[in-house]
Amino acid sequence: MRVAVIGFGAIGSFVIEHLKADPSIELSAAFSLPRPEACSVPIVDSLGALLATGPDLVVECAGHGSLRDAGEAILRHGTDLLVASVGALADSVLERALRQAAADGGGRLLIPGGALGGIDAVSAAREAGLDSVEYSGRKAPQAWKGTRAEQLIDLVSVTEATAFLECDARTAALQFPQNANVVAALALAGLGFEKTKVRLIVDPTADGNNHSFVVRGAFGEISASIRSATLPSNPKTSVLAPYSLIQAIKKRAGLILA
Ligand SMILES: NC(=O)C1=CN([C@@H]2O[C@H](COP(=O)(O)OP(=O)(O)OC[C@H]3O[C@@H](n4cnc5c(N)ncnc54)[C@H](OP(=O)(O)O)[C@@H]3O)[C@@H](O)[C@H]2O)C=CC1
Ligand SMILES: O=C([O-])CC(=O)C(=O)O
Repeated sequence: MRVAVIGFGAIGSFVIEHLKADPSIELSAAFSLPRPEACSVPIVDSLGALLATGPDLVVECAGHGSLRDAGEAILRHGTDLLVASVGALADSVLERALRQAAADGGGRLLIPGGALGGIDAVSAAREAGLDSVEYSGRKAPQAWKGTRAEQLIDLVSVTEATAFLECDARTAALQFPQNANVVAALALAGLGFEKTKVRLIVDPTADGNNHSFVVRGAFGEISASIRSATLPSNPKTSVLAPYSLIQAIKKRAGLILA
């Protein structure tokens, strides 16, 4: 299977490094702004050049803006697209455009759990009917640096775990494009953007990134909690996030079934 990657930051470089030695996967090209100095995969300068390498799958790991810029063209081209920046779909205009492009072009929009595990159980439970979905994200102050959290709480003087935002999943995903993509994945698997309740927490004692959720419905209750180490090059991003993409790529290539 030929795979092309958009983005060469913490996730993109990790995915490329992990997959480059896998003989069943050919990394056809990488496109990144800014252009990386060194990459083990051929670097291209445009989306057109990326698609010209004939990938079976494009993996986006470059942020909400990149999905807005490139998503529709990839799906209309008939190429499958695996997205890290799931939160961009909280923009309902973009979500509609991508769904339409997939329907017209034949490319499939693939949404991984990312840093959040267990959403396969949520989407299974959805078939039985869900009553409520509540999510909490707890990260260290450095993970919230440079985000809207700085306008909501003083990250420097906080001494204990403190919730600084309670809102619906749409608001969280749009306001925190680098930290709340998992919320969008949960919303899409479960009760949707409006009915998924979100609490964001800064915790100076946090050991890694912590995600937990409780889902209730006719089936019973799911309660999940994940603590992931962060990527050295980006303290906002869990190590589990690139591994989730790697697993989805291998599944798509037929290398693993579960
Ligand atoms: N689903 C999930 O669980 C998670 C999803 N994410 C999503 O994945 C994205 C990437 O995460 P991460 O690798 O940690 O972030 P990084 O900031 O480390 O890397 C993103 C890279 O993409 C580059 N870039 C920005 N815009 C474009 C564009 N239009 N086209 C190509 N490249 C571009 C950035 O350049 P520059 O630095 O110059 O902007 C940067 O090098 C996040 O922005 C977030 O949306 C992240 C964590 C978890
Ligand atoms: O990597 C994580 O812990 C989750 C994250 O940043 C996101 O969902 O955007």
